[in-house]
Amino acid sequence: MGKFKALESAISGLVLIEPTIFGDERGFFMETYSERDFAEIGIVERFVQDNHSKSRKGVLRGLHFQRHITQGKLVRVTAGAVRDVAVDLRPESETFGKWQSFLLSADNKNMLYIPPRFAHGYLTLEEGTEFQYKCTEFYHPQYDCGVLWSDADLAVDWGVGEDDILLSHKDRSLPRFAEIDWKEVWK
Ligand SMILES: Cc1cn([C@H]2C[C@H](O)[C@@H](COP(=O)(O)OP(=O)(O)O[C@H]3O[C@H](C)C(=O)[C@H](O)[C@H]3O)O2)c(=O)[nH]c1=O
Repeated sequence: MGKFKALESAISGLVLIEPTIFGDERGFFMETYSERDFAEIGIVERFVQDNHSKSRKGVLRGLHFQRHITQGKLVRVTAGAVRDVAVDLRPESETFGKWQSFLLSADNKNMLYIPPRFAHGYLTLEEGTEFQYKCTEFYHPQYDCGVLWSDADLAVDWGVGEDDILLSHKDRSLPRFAEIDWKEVWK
């Protein structure tokens, strides 16, 4: 039995992962990735790049994806908390256009594996939230894409309104779901 437990999600391929936490009077220890133990829960992808971002409370980063050279992501929170959102953008999927949100925090230490051809974003719930993740493909700025966080067709429930969030200029100008050719972007 490996040190990671895969929890159910409503969208195939999207895996919420509960790591084993070893606590003692000093604090805690956890393995955050293991090629062997991840294979046991069906995640065999190779990760080639690690990212780390820190945000103020109320920052919304997303909904992003990399077209053409698609990225899978293994995400977790190491300070604070986020509402993490993944959107299935696989045209052949029965959950195409469907989203699911997860509370990821430094307290619950849960991780989420988001397969390629998903959009990903998160809303920070605490000041100084730190977000770390592994990617299955390198960043290619020319393929950096996204879909508007507030798109009416996706209807993601972020739990906040536009006045309560801090978005980058780039994220404010992302296209709507209906404006994107979802077969073309993955070619
Ligand atoms: C993503 C990325 C960005 N950068 C540079 C490009 C910009 O100069 C700067 C900030 O980039 P950006 O504003 O796109 O960062 P986020 O808004 O956090 O983007 C991420 O947010 C959501 C939640 C994601 O899932 C993606 O990984 C990613 O799109 O870092 C790099 O050098 N390498 C990278 O892999």
